[in-house]
Amino acid sequence: MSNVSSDGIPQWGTYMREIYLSGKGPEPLGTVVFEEIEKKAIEKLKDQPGSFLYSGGSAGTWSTYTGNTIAMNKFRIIPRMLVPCNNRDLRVTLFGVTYPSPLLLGPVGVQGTFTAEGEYAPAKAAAKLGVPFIMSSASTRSIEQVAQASGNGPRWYQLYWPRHEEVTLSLLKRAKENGFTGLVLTLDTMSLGWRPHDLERSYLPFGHGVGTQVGSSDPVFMSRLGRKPTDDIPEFPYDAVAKQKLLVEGDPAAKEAAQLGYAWLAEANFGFYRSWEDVKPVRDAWEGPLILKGIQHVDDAEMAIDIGADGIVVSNHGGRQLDGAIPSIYALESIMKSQKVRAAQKSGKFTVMFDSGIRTGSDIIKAMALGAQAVLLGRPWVYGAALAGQEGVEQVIKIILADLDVSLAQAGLKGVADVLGRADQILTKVDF
Ligand SMILES: Cc1cc2nc3c(=O)[nH]c(=O)nc-3n(C[C@H](O)[C@H](O)[C@H](O)COP(=O)(O)O)c2cc1C
Ligand SMILES: O=C(O)C(=O)c1ccccc1
Repeated sequence: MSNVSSDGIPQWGTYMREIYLSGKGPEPLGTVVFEEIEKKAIEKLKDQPGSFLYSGGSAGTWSTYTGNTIAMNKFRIIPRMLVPCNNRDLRVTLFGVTYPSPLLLGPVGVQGTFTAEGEYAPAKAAAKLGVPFIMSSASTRSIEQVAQASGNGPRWYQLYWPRHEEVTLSLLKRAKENGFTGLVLTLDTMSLGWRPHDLERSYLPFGHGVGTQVGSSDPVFMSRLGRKPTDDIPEFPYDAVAKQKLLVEGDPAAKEAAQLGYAWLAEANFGFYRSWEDVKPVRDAWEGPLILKGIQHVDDAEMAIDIGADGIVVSNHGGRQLDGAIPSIYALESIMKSQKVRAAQKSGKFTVMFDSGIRTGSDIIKAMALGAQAVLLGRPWVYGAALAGQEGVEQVIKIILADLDVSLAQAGLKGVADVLGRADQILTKVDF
């Protein structure tokens, strides 16, 4: 963002002025509305059967997905007038690093199924705007390739927990050497959730070697299979139907891809459940901040503190794992009632983050008022990437941060520091 206030604070809201002045509306997506971006992504991906339903889809009846939004809308902001809130400051400090806003791009797997740019799209967009990018273990690009695309951009690594310690250590070493500063350990995906749309289509990219590139580029994982690491990336567009046909027909290349894919899934522990005890070796192996993602119960938030984690992401995986799970924003509300969590947060030793259902600037205000120091974004930037690669992701980031900036002003809030943990002052709950 080129516009900064005289005291050096980025002014995201100037993006609104830019759009008006351009006379062309918002580019490249042509809209600033999440639902419209989603509709366009559905249209764009319709020649790749199953692709949209994988990236946009949810578990079971989608009750958790829809519940995230319904619950978010129960919270309402009570605006204050005549507050001189010029030059809103959106900056936050997480684990000792100051970022331009409380927004991060959440980890998303198999991006090569919806954009030719794969994980380079969010890595570059995030780097350009100073937003941290969290790279998924199920990426279609290697750790080194993503680091290169991200350049000097802030980046964290999300771990799907390898079965063998030597593989974990290899991944953590690569992540550290390649400038990933935070480690996000996802706890809610020890196996895939019950996803009817993917089941109907037998849509499982890993079975076709898509989303296995962190593994196939790893020397330790590959040597366990008696193979050499490779930098190969999957072709785009990804035709799940054609690949599945080849596989069923016994095509040797398809069979080889499937073997590798299933080996990576097995290594990443899909179908194997861990306990709190197992977190300790990961804690010991990673010097930087360790963040546990997928926390919904207050007791688990407290366990995270006891185990020595530096933070949590209160998340239900955007409704993709347990259908019928509590809306994530209600989980945040209840977790922040814990004295222990509040005290740990206040001491500066424990960071609470939130995701699942963030769509607008007001949603960020609500999550922060309830006590989240930062939020992760999922579907909105995924659709931006599907539609226009890096530029699409950039536009989605600018939309939500401009909306946040403008909405803070509308509410009479001078910046995000004015919001954090002040739900009592700022929010009410409606019952319609
Ligand atoms: C297509 C897709 C793939 C995802 N892959 C991962 C993943 O590999 N690791 C992970 O921890 N979370 C993954 N997530 C969950 C997101 O990190 C995030 O928790 C969720 O999307 C937030 O909800 P939202 O989409 O409503 O913003 C994925 C989400 C989507 C939509
Ligand atoms: O689809 C997902 O939500 C997800 O987390 C995932 C899991 C395994 C591989 C890729 C993505």
